[in-house]
Amino acid sequence: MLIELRDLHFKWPGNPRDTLCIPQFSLSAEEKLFLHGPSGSGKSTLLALLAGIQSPDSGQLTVLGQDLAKLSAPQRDHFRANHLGYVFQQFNLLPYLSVRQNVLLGCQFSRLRRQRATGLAGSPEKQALALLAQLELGDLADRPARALSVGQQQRVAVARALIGAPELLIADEPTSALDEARRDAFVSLLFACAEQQRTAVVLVSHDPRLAEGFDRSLNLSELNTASQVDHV
Ligand SMILES: Nc1ncnc2c1ncn2[C@@H]1O[C@H](COP(=O)(O)OP(=O)(O)OP(=O)(O)O)[C@@H](O)[C@H]1O
Repeated sequence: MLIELRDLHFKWPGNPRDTLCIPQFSLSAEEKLFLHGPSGSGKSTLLALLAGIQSPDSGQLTVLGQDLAKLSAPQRDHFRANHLGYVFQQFNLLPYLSVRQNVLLGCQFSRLRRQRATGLAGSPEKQALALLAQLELGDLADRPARALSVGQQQRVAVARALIGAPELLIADEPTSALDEARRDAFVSLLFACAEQQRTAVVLVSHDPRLAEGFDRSLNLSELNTASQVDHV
């Protein structure tokens, strides 16, 4: 299993109640999981825990057999850099760096990922260009990121998350700024790249139409026994 989670409890500081109580959850290597659920059901919180950005108050969370609670904060940062790619809702590119430099940032803090990129393509630079070509951005490698459209920037964020073949890609609402045709194309390109390098995908979205093509679709409010949904 890539991720194993058991009896997990998590409460944000200042919140009176648990945000997450999850009896059991697991994710297989290379699995593609579509995670949905009402606003406030804890999707982003769960992603932060899976990424080791937050730590559970109790329970067990192992990623690649490593109990994240046993790592210090710097060790968790290193673990994340080695094994995880992240695509945020706002894709957090550095606007004045070129597209290619933004992609290379994905393996800057991980020797392991630079080695894997070299194994796959000859060098990190070459893998950056190969990913950009695969994501239909080959002509834009030397443009500053700020000169790209929203859809193009989102694909650059995917290339940055996937460089060096991390075991897991986490994407939080990556398609919220795209129209329907672009959403579908984005997900197919993301899948093609992830499958090629055997990266598992956990993607959060409100849009149930995206669920097609995933191995599994999971409503977090059915899993989370603490579910306290914001009724808006
Ligand atoms: N940094 C934080 N500090 C305190 N409480 C937080 C923090 N982030 C989220 N919460 C609370 O945790 C609960 C779950 O929020 P979370 O963002 O994980 O839900 P979500 O399912 O991702 O929602 P949405 O679909 O609206 O993005 C909410 O009640 C929210 O107010």
